[in-house]
Amino acid sequence: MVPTELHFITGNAKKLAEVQAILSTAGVKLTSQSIDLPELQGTIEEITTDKCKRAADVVKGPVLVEDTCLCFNAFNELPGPYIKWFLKSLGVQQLHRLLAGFDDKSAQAVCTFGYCEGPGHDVIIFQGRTDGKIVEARGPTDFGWDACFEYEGQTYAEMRGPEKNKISHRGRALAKLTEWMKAHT
Ligand SMILES: O=P(O)(O)OP(=O)(O)OP(=O)(O)OC[C@H]1O[C@@H](n2cnc3c(O)ncnc32)[C@H](O)[C@@H]1O
Ligand SMILES: [Mg+2]
Repeated sequence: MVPTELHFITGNAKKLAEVQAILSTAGVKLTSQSIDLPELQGTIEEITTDKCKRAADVVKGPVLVEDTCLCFNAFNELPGPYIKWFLKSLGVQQLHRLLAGFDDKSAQAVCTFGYCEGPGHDVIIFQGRTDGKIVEARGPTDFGWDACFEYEGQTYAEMRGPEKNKISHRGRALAKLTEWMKAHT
């Protein structure tokens, strides 16, 4: 059954704020809960599916989770789902140096939502991707790797108001999620 209200499980306040902003324009009601769920290693889809099942087991009801990846094309998609730990160790100011020995600075921001009706149910995946490149940090550094991901001349961090959400990996994934909700009501 397709939900009329979504319960988003995340430990990341900035992520939550973007999801709230995007879904409010789509007229979707959102509740949230901050739980830092353990994350499996594996493909993007496997990680999101496993995370979503864990969330459904903890909450014992319908849940929405999300996993964000930053994939360097020169690294054949890594760091991907492990970007959080690279960012934690290097900081956003140093991240571009990982690609110092490579001509190809292109990257993809990938956002994968998982929805599960409850324990024992299948997980449905909604994914959005945005192509960009890795640059020296520009703009505010208060959200993840926003300052070093450039899209059409601007880093995500330099974008104002709703600009990022219109073209972002997260915005694109949520467009698919809301389409699915509309198509099934
Ligand atoms: O509880 P969850 O939802 O898992 O929140 P998290 O912070 O652990 O997030 P992820 O596991 O998806 O790890 C993604 C990493 O990328 C960062 N991140 C997520 N979305 C981002 C965005 O839109 N722009 C820049 N950095 C982002 C985030 O801060 C993490 O360091
Ligand atoms: Mg996480």
